[in-house]
Amino acid sequence: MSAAGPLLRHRFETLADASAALAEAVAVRLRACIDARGRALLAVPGGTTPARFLTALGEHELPWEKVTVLPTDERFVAPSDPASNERMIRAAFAPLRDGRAGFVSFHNAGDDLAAAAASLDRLLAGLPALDVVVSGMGADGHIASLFPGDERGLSAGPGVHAIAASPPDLPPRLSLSPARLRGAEHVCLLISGQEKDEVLASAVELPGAFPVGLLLGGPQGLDVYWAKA
Ligand SMILES: O=C1O[C@H](COP(=O)(O)O)[C@@H](O)[C@H](O)[C@H]1O
Repeated sequence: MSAAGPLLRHRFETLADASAALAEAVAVRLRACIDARGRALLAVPGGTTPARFLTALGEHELPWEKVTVLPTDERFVAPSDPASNERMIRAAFAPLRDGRAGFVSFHNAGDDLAAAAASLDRLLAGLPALDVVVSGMGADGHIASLFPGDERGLSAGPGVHAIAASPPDLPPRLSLSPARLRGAEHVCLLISGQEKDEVLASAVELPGAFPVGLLLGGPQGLDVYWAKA
């Protein structure tokens, strides 16, 4: 078993500062992947936190045509729905708006959730390991669409790439699996606010208690970008 990598906490006053610093770090990683392998595969979160990071990342000078982006998870809604993560990512990230970067859409997987997850699983199985994962985290400690209490999704084994999730009171979701998230070469977490800071601290104490604990203890470590507000 390989030793756990470091948990590095980068702390900022504002989300703008955290986003700019994370964008710089991710751009450096992507460039190194492109130099080494000629391409890079990047997963980015949805929700409300990452838009500034995505905009800042898109301003970096990179051969974006060698980068493929995918969401860490997607709400099972129409691509035009305001809740769609893809919709937000495309709006915030210039290399996707202008067609330079590639994108793996989770919206093409079909109308039935279980069948869509199976189809997405096959698609992801054909992709190499992710080079960089940027995850968000909800105040309940969920990452991607792996929610507390989703025992099946949280305990999915290494051969599983995509998860169908039906969190209570929310639209169904499609998510990258724990193995896909943890298998990335570099893993970052972008969060803001006191509440999420405390949830992360609890997860460090009790890794099994929160889905975000899945990102702790991997050999690559975890880089946390936290903003006070
Ligand atoms: O539903 C989701 O929530 C998390 C956290 O979102 P935020 O709005 O609290 O930043 C996000 O990382 C995930 O991708 C998204 O689908």
